[in-house]
Amino acid sequence: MTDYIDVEHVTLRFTEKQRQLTVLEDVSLSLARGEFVVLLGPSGCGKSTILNMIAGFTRPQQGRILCDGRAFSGPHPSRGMIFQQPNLFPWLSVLDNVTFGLRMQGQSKTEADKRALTWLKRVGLEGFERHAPWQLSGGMKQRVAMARAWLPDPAVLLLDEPFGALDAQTRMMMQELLRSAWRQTGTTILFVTHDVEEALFLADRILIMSARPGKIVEEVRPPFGPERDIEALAQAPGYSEIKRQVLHRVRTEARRQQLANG
Ligand SMILES: Nc1ncnc2c1ncn2[C@@H]1O[C@H](COP(=O)(O)OP(=O)(O)OP(=O)(O)O)[C@@H](O)[C@H]1O
Repeated sequence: MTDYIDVEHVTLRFTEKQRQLTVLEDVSLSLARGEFVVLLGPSGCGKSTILNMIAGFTRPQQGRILCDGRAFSGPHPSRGMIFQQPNLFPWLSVLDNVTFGLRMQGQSKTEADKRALTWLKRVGLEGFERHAPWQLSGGMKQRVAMARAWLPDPAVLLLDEPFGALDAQTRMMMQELLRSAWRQTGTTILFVTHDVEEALFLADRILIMSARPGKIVEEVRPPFGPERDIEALAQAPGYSEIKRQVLHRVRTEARRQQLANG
């Protein structure tokens, strides 16, 4: 597999109230084309900042980020993002929310609608295209956000705790849906979470981050193969051990982060 995203020796500081906060220090990571990578780490270690840099919203002071071997200077539809909040336009229907980006890029309504209907079916929202966002549950809204993000056929999708606000059952359904959509499309994914079980179910590769200033301190490859069943996974050979190992590392870094926060 060739690398699609390369983050090379990146250091990023924010200045707040005349104080400098080093959020990331000499961070390097790469995403191979078509890979599903999960970034796991304590709150405040800089996970969202990494996504924001790859999306093109924030620039590092040192180091560089390459997409398909080239530097870039801002956001681009080939790098899509899904946030914890679905952020739908309340005055637009489900269908018009999903097609909004494509229409802004100049695609015809007929073509955009056709592609959106395929995606709405794929995320289990067939028949809901004329609904308004307020008529949907939290999980359904996040399905709309997923269809919207995938519609322009991005090469990479960046997901920032997209299921963090959902109840446990809905969350599991969304995890299954995401993995199945990823397997159908082959999109490169970088997914941020605090949740070890979520990381183990979703990832080809887990990158564990240290307390701030964030660095990648460990890489884990869950050895569960491409076909995963969320219920069977907990009984899979090696699952308990790998979960214990990852949990221990994440909790150690979370304690360090708490100490650093004072
Ligand atoms: N625009 C900004 N200006 C100043 N400080 C910022 C800015 N964005 C983020 N930070 C700080 O950078 C640090 C890392 O933030 P970030 O959101 O990347 O962490 P995170 O690991 O995603 O946390 P969480 O898991 O809680 O979402 C935090 O201390 C945050 O307060």
